[in-house]
Amino acid sequence: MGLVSSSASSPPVTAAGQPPVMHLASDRHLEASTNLSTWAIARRLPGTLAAATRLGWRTDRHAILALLTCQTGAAALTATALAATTHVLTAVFTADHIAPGLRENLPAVVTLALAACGRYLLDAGALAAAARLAPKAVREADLQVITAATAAELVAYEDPDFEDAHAAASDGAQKTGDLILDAQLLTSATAQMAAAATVVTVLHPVMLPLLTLSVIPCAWGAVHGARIEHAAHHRNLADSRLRNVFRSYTTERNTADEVRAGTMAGFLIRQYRIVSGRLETEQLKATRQALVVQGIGDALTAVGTTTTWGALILLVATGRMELAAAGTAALAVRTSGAALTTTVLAGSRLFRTSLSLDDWAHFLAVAKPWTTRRGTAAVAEDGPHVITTQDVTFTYPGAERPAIDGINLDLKRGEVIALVGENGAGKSTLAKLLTGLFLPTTGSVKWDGVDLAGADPTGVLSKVALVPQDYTRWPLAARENITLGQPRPEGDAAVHAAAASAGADAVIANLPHGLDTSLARSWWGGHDLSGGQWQRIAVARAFHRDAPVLVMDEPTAALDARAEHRIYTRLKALAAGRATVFITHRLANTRLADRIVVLDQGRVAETGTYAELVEQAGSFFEMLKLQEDRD
Ligand SMILES: Nc1ncnc2c1ncn2[C@@H]1O[C@H](COP(=O)(O)OP(=O)(O)OP(=O)(O)O)[C@@H](O)[C@H]1O
Repeated sequence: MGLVSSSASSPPVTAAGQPPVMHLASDRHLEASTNLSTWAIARRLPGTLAAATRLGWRTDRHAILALLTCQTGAAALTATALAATTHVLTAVFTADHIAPGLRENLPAVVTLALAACGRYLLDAGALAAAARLAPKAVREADLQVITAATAAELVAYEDPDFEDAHAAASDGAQKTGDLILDAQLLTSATAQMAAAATVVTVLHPVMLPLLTLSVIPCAWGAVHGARIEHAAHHRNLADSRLRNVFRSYTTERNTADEVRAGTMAGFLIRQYRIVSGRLETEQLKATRQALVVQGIGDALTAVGTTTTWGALILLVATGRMELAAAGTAALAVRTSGAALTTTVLAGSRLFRTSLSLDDWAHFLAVAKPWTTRRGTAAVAEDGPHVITTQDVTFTYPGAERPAIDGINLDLKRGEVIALVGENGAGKSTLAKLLTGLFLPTTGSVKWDGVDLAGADPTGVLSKVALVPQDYTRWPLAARENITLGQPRPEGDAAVHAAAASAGADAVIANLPHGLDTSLARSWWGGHDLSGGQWQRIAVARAFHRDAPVLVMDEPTAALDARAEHRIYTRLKALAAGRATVFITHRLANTRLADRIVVLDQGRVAETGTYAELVEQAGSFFEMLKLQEDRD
């Protein structure tokens, strides 16, 4: 997600001489918010319910069956209780004495009591099943997002649409629990409503239309209110995310030193206030509009309800309905009226949740074409003898110029290649192409003649050990930080050997619990390392992997001279039997390479041994002289 300055369509906020605050660029949500019609809301609900049921079925069949059974049972018992009520009320109002009347209708009384108790029990059962299902559904939905994200090609992360959809989907997955609970509420209310409505219709046909008419304004108000608020929520999505970005950059540990040293807190807090102000204004406007709409709906509903009660009284007064039946009708009107209102409110909530579920489904659709589908061609178990690039170009998604432009190279097993060049020359990108992390836009990368575009990606990547430029400080124990959760058969002996080669043995020796020490620095018991110590761990990680293709992107940038010397000394020994590539800006280190490749704007500018490039006195020699003069 890129950050851009204010666009012409949204005027910049210039409070008291402050620079305009940034807006987030992409926002498909804004478009979505303007396209929400009430009809769209109504049409969406059945599909959403079906999606919730499918997700529930995949997650916990027993719970979803229990949920459906309890809800059907509760609806049947509601109808039974209402029917029994007629009998009981008839007994009460028509008998000379209430007690004998009740005794004569004992089965109806017992049925009424049992049905009422049973309904409450089944409602509770349905709620329990939904509560059991909801967290599992969240987990399942989130796992689908995680699975889709990890199955995608690495280059997908360079595509802003993928990243944007991914962020929205993560929020959407968290809402699936609400979806299950809202769906339970909706189906429960609908079932109750249907049961009560049937009884009302049997008692007098005019009652149901009256009742329905009285609830329509309430439904209209609730749905329109939800629509207004959801549209505002969508309009605010970009600003909400921007505010979160300001918040985390202002308070997180990674930036805490720069915030203080750069005395940036005031500036950042002002930005936070400006974005918050925008959010609050938008939200307040929407809340006012929604309240007006809902107020109108509620007022009309009050009129409708009064009319319904009036009609009931009129029916009794004119002798068109018996007093006993009127008692049941009164109960049924109340039951179905309340159920109708709950149905409407649950429906509007479900609609809101369904939009979040849309974000979730949208990401799964966006991620699909990015899914790694390369082929099944196998590469040699012991790694490639030769890696060949043929006219390789690579352009990042959305970029205008290629980062790699027509590269032809051979890298043989046992050979060490140093990639050098100015910032942005394309070194890291080429390293990712050689290892199959990226596929070329045009041209090919082949391992022993096998095009990586058609090779089994797991087979390829299992033969690669990579120290990326921005290595990860995993919040795991020191051991897992080196094994990456994949210990070798030799166990800790291999970990210690890799650590020694990378100069990380001293780091581990100083940890309070050795390899068991947690390096999750923000947690109690977690131990922090210095930048250079972390880099030694990252190099040890690559050495431990013992893979036939070793790629190290500026592996010693944070290391002291002794540690750097140690790594490059070990590298020569480790390179035997491997294809090794390292990227460095310290050109003196390239002496140990068998070949140096100098990149310039994505092209090979020079290539040769250290001595040859010095002899040529080209750009490599020029950079070398600049460094030597500086040192
Ligand atoms: N995600 C991206 N989207 C668009 N362009 C990118 C992206 N990542 C890198 N680039 C561009 O690709 C080019 C090559 O980047 P690369 O990271 O490979 O350079 P490098 O030689 O490793 O640089 P450095 O020495 O600074 O690490 C640069 O011009 C960079 O701006």
